[in-house]
Amino acid sequence: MTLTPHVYWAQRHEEIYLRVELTDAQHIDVQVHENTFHFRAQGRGAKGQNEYEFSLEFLFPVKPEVRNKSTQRQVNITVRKQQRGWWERLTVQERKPVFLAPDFDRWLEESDAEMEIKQKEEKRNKLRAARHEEEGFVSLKTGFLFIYNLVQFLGFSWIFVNMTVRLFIFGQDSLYDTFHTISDMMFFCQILTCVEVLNAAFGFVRTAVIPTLIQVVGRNFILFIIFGSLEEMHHRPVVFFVFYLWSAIEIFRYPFYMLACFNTEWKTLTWLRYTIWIPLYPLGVLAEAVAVIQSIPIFDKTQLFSIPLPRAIGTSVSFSYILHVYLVLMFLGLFINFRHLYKQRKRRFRTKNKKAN
Ligand SMILES: CCCCCCCCCCCCC[C@@H](O)CC(=O)SCCNC(=O)CCNC(=O)[C@H](O)C(C)(C)COP(=O)(O)OP(=O)(O)OC[C@H]1O[C@@H](n2cnc3c(N)ncnc32)[C@H](O)[C@@H]1OP(=O)(O)O
Repeated sequence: MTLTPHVYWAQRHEEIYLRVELTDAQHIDVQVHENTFHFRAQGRGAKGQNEYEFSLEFLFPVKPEVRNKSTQRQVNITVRKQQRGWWERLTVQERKPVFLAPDFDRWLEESDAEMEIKQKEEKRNKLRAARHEEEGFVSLKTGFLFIYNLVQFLGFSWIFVNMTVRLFIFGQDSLYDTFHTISDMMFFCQILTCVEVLNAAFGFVRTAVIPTLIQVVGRNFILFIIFGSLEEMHHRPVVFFVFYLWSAIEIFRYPFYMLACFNTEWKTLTWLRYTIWIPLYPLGVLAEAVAVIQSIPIFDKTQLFSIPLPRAIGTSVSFSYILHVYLVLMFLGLFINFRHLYKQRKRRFRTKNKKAN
């Protein structure tokens, strides 16, 4: 004899939910055609372990595709209505079958169901608006970063090309007037690099703040304090070496970032960005250290930036003492940034290798 399970139902404007009270249901067979629905399965119901089945003649036609999900305690079935709307009852027959009852866990009156739809719609709209806002922010950020990188690339390329051409034309003589020909552009580009510290601090780019700060403060110290404030330094060849080494890395770094803005890369450029700092960074720090050492006697002589002490002591502390401390800091900075760049290089090539495998 076939038995009928307890069935609970509820509806929304687009769906019918049926909950069949069968434990450990197996061999579930659900058939739907127009408005007829048939269910058969084996499981433990009110009459123990058995085969259970039931049929329903829905009030209106439903879609043939049916979703059913069986849990340890019940089988949940979702049937989609052919036409959206609220049914006054589930079946064609006005008298409801005895095995059928409302599912009060999911039961909603029509007005509540409409409210639910409205709430879902509002939630969807809010999510859509948030996504639009986020997309707008991302494209604004990408545009900003791209323009920033482009400006820096153009600036440093101008510096690098100009110095190279002058070196070829004027030979050694070009080493002595680098400051006069290049410094304006270098001031512009280096002031602009402060943006990189803000980018890192506000999480605009995935990079650490300290290495960026060391880089920006380190270079600007050399540019503005050592070269900018001492006319005696302007004609020294060391300016050429410092500027050339700085710009040599940037003509690869900024185009690399420009491509990164669009999640693109050019393998050779990536390799250059993450490799040529290995010789350039120590050479750059060495050139900067030479500049600092050359400036010490000038600061001692001119007493520029010397710190006056109280009258009782009667003298002042020369800026050159600070420069001695700075020389130590430079090598500490070199160590921190070298380690940072080494990690970035390893991370970059490890992720790439993983992607390739
Ligand atoms: C606290 C104050 C202390 C003061 C101490 C003073 C001590 C001074 C010592 C100073 C020594 C400095 C010497 C130096 O001046 C000498 C030279 O420069 S010589 C020339 C050679 N130099 C170099 O090679 C260094 C070049 N500079 C850099 O590489 C960076 O400035 C550095 C911060 C060092 C490292 O860069 P970063 O951490 O950003 O690494 P990544 O390039 O791998 O970037 C990480 C991810 O962020 C994305 N990103 C970064 N910036 C941008 C951008 N502008 N636009 C778009 N995207 C960007 C990048 O794509 C990476 O993304 P992903 O992770 O997805 O790959």
